[in-house]
Amino acid sequence: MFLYCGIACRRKFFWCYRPLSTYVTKTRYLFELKEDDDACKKAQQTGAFYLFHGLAPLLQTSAHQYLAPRHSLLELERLLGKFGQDAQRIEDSVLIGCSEQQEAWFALDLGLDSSFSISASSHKPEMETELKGSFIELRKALFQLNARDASMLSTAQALLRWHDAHQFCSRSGQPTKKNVAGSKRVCPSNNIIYYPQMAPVVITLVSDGTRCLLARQSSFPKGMYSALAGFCDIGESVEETIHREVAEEVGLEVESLQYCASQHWPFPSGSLMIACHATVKPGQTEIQVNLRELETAAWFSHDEVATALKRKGSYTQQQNGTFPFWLPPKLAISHQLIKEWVEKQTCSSLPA
Ligand SMILES: NC(=O)C1=CN([C@@H]2O[C@H](COP(=O)(O)OP(=O)(O)OC[C@H]3O[C@@H](n4cnc5c(N)ncnc54)[C@H](O)[C@@H]3O)[C@@H](O)[C@H]2O)C=CC1
Ligand SMILES: [Mg+2]
Repeated sequence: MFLYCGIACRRKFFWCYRPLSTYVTKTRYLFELKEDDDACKKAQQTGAFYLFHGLAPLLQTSAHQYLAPRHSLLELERLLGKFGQDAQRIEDSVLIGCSEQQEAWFALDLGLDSSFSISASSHKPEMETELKGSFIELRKALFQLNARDASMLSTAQALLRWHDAHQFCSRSGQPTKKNVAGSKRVCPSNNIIYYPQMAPVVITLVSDGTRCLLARQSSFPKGMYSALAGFCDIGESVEETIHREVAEEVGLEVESLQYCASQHWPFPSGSLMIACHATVKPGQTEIQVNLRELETAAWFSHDEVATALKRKGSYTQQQNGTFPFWLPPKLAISHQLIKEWVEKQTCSSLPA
């Protein structure tokens, strides 16, 4: 879809016309909805709503996958009416995206209520029956969602959680008020604006040239190893966090690093995962695991990692009581980081 739009050209300040791509049109539309409360309210009339209860998304099962249904405003009003809730609850919804046809998408938590009414949290089983789905913890469902639903629900959950936790101004103690889109909250008594926050986290795959270093925390599912991860401390650059985390967790000094990709991650409460490859000097590879942070860490060969990446299915205990070595699923950025390392190693070992 191409639209023609006036664009003010900086130097001569005349209007020129060029087609805007669907992506640009969509981005500008979302920007307008965040800035203009009336436009956003209007967009709710034709929009669609993802539903949550106590931060668990409403999901339906289809062929071993979960699907996230969307509901129209009319359907939502009918549902709220049926369970004795005020249609004003819709004001608690947050904008999370839109379709290419500019259908705005919102998320609403039926179990969290900005007016702290407990009536909102009852009726969960009845709502599930009515909605022909279940409210399932995102941690349990994330890897059985398609990439788009996973991304939408992750964004929605992080934003709903942020609003729930920022109901009051930390300076005046007064209730804060969200804008219609939910892109900010304002304290009416002092006009302080609060914006949703996320925590930057680095995730680093350390290599010594032929092997890569993987670790596990005791909270990980049995047998699963991942790259080293850590929150950025205040005042640190991404590079400094990587050097510190690798030193802190496995006692090694990083020699060089290279950016790979980034990902929004909804856990523990909305992180920006920044994934990098790092190398250590070949002679300096002796790991000293920090047991306060990790259960264990070890070097793995290319073949071991390549085999684990191909492994599919569930990971049941073996006869000797151990669990097979496996890696995070595709949707996690650690998977992408490890896969990229395996591919690079494969290319560099090919004869020239
Ligand atoms: N998407 C992916 O592929 C992966 C994501 N992760 C995520 O990375 C996150 C960080 O990894 P960890 O090794 O646990 O970090 P970490 O090595 O920094 O240790 C966690 C500790 O850092 C402290 N901390 C500092 N700032 C924090 C903040 N803003 N929020 C929470 N705790 C903070 C707490 O004491 C916490 O116990 C995990 O929560 C996990 O969700 C981890 C591995 C893979
Ligand atoms: Mg860590």
